[in-house]
Amino acid sequence: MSQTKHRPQVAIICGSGLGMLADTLKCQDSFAYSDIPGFPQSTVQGHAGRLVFGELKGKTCVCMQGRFHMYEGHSLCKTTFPVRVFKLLGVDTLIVTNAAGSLADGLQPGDIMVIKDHVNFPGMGGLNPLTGPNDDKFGPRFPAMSGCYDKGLRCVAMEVAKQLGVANIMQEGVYAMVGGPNFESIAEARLLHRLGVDAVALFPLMDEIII
Ligand SMILES: O=P(O)(O)O[C@@H]1C[C@H](O)[C@@H](CO)O1
Ligand code: HPA
Repeated sequence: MSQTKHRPQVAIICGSGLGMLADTLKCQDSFAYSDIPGFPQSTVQGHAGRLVFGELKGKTCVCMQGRFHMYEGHSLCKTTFPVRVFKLLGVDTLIVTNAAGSLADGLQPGDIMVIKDHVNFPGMGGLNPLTGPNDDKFGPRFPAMSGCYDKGLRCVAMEVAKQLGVANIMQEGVYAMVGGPNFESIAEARLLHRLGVDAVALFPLMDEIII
């Protein structure tokens, strides 16, 4: 942290095709993941692999231009390592974005879903970034997931969507994570839909479990 004066309050993880958000930060300090000790390398198209510090609408932020997925061969310890770093830097708000597949009738390509809850299939099978000795710096041994997606921030997101005139393409929903890298079969998509899942993606949501 000697190479940037920024001390972020907000961390934003930019998923596939969303990395351009980081380019809008003012007074940027940008670092390649390859130059950051402990950071894996992004191998997925659309994931630039840069950590960008700067100001966004008056807030000091740090943006990940690209993330790490277990399907790339990274351990969950590695994929969630940046979130632990953000926590130690004093970040108190994490915004996670990623591409996903829609299972809900009203959720069309290009729409935005604000996650209100998740189904962590890999986690239910024991694949969890919190496995192993608990480090109390990051939270309790048995963290509740009931408050994982802050209601206040969700309300802000929906309100801003109204102000920007894009409320018609935004809705809340339940998200499921699967392992990938293959997409779901038709039968799997039908099963997830029957279970009340609105969108599905390949693994990204382990970050919320950490912070
Ligand atoms: O993290 P991103 O936005 O890439 O998440 C999903 C999962 C895969 O990486 C990709 C598949 O299209 O999008
Ligand atoms: N399924 C799973 N993950 C995805 C999809 C999908 O259809 N689209 C983007 N990520």
